[in-house]
Amino acid sequence: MSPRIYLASRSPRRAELLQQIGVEFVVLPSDIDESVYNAEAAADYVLRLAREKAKVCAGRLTDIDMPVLAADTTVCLDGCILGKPENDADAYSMLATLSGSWHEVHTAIALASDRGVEVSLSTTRVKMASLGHDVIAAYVASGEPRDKAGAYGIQGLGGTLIERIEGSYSGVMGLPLFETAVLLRNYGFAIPGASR
Ligand SMILES: Cc1cn([C@H]2C[C@H](O)[C@@H](COP(=O)(O)OP(=O)(O)OP(=O)(O)O)O2)c(=O)[nH]c1=O
Repeated sequence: MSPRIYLASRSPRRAELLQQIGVEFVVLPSDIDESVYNAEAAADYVLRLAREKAKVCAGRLTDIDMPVLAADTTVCLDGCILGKPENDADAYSMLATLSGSWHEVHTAIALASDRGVEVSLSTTRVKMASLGHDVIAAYVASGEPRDKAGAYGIQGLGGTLIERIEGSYSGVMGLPLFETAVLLRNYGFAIPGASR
């Protein structure tokens, strides 16, 4: 069965990554409340949001003729969740906090169909270089941090700020391709690659 799904995401990065593995998709908006619960761990948070995005979008369809894929990404430093910056000052302060240390990027994915919802989590450790004021100010001025968790995009200019990663590049970018292929294959689609 060749892969055709609904993508419950407005993120151009997720669309680009899905295209990369030859999955055809129809985009659905996935507007949900993204507030963090009190004392909620970052991994639990992204899993809850990915599940909710997929379920809400599937629930709006009159006929679930194709499965619905959703994802959620967050950055976590010393247990603190860093979502998308509210403005440029917030982006500056996030980058100053991440500068010179390792942090984690969690991306959860969820696939909702008439058989229920399957979820999977990808966690990657990322080392950001030590950044001086001018570097952070120039990066913030580029506008790239605005719509990205942790105020950077590894796939863009932000790639110049990242020294190392241990984990999944596509997971940091917003859609872990290994885990995505596993869920799609478990559903019954023919996706080439290794199984787990
Ligand atoms: C850390 C990091 C995040 N991001 C992006 C991925 C996500 O789009 C965004 C995190 O926000 P999300 O809330 O996960 O997703 P979204 O609001 O962009 O899209 P949707 O809910 O419609 O699916 O941060 C990058 O593009 N590169 C990076 O290196």
